[in-house]
Amino acid sequence: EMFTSMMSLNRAVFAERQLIDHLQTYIEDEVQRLNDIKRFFSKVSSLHNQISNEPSATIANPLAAFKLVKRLKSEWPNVVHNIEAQDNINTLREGYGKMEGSLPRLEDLQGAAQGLMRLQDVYDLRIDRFVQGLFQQITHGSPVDFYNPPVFDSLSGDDCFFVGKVAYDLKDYYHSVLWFEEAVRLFRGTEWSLENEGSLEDALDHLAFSHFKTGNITYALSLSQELLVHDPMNTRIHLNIQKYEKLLHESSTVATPSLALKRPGSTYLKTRNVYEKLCQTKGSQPRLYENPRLFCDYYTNGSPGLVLQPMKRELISLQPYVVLFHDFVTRTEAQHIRESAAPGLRRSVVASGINQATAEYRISKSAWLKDSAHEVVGKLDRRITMVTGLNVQPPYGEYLQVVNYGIGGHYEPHFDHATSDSSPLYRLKTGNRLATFMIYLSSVEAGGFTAFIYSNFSVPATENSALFWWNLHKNGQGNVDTLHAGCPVIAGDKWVANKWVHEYGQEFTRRCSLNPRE
Ligand SMILES: O=C(O)CCC(=O)C(=O)O
Ligand SMILES: [Fe+2]
Repeated sequence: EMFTSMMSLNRAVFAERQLIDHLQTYIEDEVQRLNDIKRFFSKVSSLHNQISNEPSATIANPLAAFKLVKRLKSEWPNVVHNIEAQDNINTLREGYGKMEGSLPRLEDLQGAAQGLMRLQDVYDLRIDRFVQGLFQQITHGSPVDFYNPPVFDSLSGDDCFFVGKVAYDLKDYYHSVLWFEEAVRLFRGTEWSLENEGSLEDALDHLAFSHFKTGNITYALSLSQELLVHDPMNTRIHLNIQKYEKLLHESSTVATPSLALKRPGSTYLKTRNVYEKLCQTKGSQPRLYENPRLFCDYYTNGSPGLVLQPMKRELISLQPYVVLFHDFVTRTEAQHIRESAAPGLRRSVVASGINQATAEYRISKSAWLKDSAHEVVGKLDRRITMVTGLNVQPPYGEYLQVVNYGIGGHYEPHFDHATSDSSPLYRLKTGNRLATFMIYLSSVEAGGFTAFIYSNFSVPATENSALFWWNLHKNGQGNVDTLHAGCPVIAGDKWVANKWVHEYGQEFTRRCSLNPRE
């Protein structure tokens, strides 16, 4: 899987470079072949210029006569039945075939398309601007740049058609209408090219059907009529037109339903609005300035190891208790962790019943790092213990989980702790996940904040810092205020590392309580 992590996408760049080399060889061979054909053409046509003046005189020469017969019986067939073209294309196809393993699969393309739609939704981007390469939102009625990419790019009609098709195949007609509309608009102004998947007719056809599915029959009808101009013999379109006319005729007597397009529902519908707002705030936390009980300090936690160089602590929230430790790791340490994790990155999973499974709501790749992976891993364990006082040795702490996000990669609102007794998180037999210590191993160009939904704040991914919070109350109950999410990454390579600390093994450092309110 390629789209789920930036690491894998980087490899795709190298794969395409190799393909370019193959195509270049092909073009050179084909140019050579065509040049040869052109040479034969010039030879024969210039001969005929001479012959046409004096045909019988020319043929009277036995050499010329022989050559005419030979050309027709031997040279022409050799040219006409030449298989070099086939050989050349076969070589190109073989080269491509050998690389298939390192090329994206259909799931990658679909996943990448869904990533774009996720950015469109969560950041409320204007689709017409988005396909032009502008990341704009409408704020107070006027467009505002949400992000300015340093390297500009935009989408073609066929790119939009593909995204629309992914939505369409998922029966998500809200997005398919929007993307096919862009595709139609862009296809109208351009010639079809060889590499395209769709055409103007395809886009009109799919757009008409998407409109029909969302209840906009009038529009479906007029698009189908336009389509008929391009493809007058298409019986399916004739039938559709009849159907739409019939439906319109019938519905003129009943009330027309509301035609406002609605986004397809998600499992997190209840928190979606807050989540998206928090992702859009660019990580601002107004409460920080409003609440005098929030502060920054140099923190030693009474650890001798921190006396000479205390940790820079920023208290972000009291309820739940969330702190950010600035410069928790060095740049080099973060790099070592990323590099150690890279070869083992696999699609991230989530708890699903008693098992783990991949899910749309968590798009990233991750790897578990043991102490033995790199000396820095153990060093970080000891540093986490110094700053939190917690025992993080397995099985009281899980191995370090390193996560890398890809196109629109995200982790929708979730709890880190188990919320059901059958959760796979209990397999360590050391209780629930008491605390999360999450290190930002990279900065992110745009997007990718960590949002706390019920507490109403979001934290930008601050390179080398670490976010810490308690998932459980002192009485062992899960703290619902810790519901949090990783916002979709708009641009950049987001890496985080999670250290999850369990309940057992902390008996002397985190006081338990029987008080149901504690
Ligand atoms: O990436 C983030 O900001 C949050 C990640 C997270 O919550 C997790 O991995 O459990
Ligand atoms: Fe989490």
